[in-house]
Amino acid sequence: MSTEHRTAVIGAGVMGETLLSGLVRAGRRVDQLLVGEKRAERARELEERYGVAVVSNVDAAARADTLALVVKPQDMGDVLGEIAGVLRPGQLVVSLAAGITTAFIESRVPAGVAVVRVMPNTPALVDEGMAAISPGSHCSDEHLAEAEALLASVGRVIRIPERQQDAVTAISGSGPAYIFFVVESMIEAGVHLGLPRSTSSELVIQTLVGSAKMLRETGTHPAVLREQVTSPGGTTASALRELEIHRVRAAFLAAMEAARNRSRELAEGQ
Ligand SMILES: NC(=O)C1=CN([C@@H]2O[C@H](COP(=O)(O)OP(=O)(O)OC[C@H]3O[C@@H](n4cnc5c(N)ncnc54)[C@H](OP(=O)(O)O)[C@@H]3O)[C@@H](O)[C@H]2O)C=CC1
Ligand SMILES: O=C(O)[C@@H]1CCC=N1
Repeated sequence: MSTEHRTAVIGAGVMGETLLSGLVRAGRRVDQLLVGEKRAERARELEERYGVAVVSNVDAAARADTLALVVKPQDMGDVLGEIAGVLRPGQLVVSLAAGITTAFIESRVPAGVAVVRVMPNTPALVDEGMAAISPGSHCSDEHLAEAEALLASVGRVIRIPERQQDAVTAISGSGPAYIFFVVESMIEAGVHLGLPRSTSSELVIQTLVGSAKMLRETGTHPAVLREQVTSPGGTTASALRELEIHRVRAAFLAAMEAARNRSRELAEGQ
């Protein structure tokens, strides 16, 4: 990518700021970054925090080579309507919104604008993001590689067919929330069992990090790793029996189906 390549982030909420901060950490020149943000107070905050120029969406779209759209799916139609007039062939639009299809974006932008759909996640804030990217119908290999590089600055990236995006949203997009929910529940359980909250937090967080590292570094199936912890007639077997009685496995399946279905609904509402 040339050093004179401008990237704009439109919609600097939780995910937009996560991406922006990652680009700054990865060494992108701040004079090559633009942010589209409508609230003056938020604009000042971002300018102070990152030293980036916060401009109107139209300005950002006109000046950038790559545009990351990180507004809510429900706002995507309005934002595309606002910027379509200044977009030009050769630009790259990367959408990070759940449910919004590349076909929808392509129908709202001039012909020749390349579109990539991405499902990122918030661990990008600590450069451990997981992003899945899918090209639109007029996207060159160079444009896809450019989108990949954008997301690779904050974690891992895989390429997937767009039809898998709703499922991916349910697994890795929303996934951190399920993990935090489990962590929160285990910490509370520790407190219930009489541990100080700080002790319980430290135990649970290190257990999570250690278990994640084992999964990655050993490549062993999680069921095998779980069996290794489960001594015959021991404590883990007693706990796991309760999780099965409370249908936790079925609850996870139902939860992720609900997330996948919601992603499809967001697509239908576009
Ligand atoms: N949070 C997450 O974990 C993930 C989110 N995503 C996707 O990222 C997108 C944003 O989600 P999230 O960051 O959680 O939501 P937020 O509500 O935190 O961020 C959305 C941002 O867009 C701004 N915005 C709204 N309308 C406009 C506009 N017309 N021009 C410029 N900015 C605008 C909002 O500003 P204001 O508050 O002033 O309205 C807000 O700052 C969604 O599409 C979501 O599907 C994808 C994967 C993970
Ligand atoms: O909850 C949401 O809709 C967004 C998409 C994936 C994670 N957060």
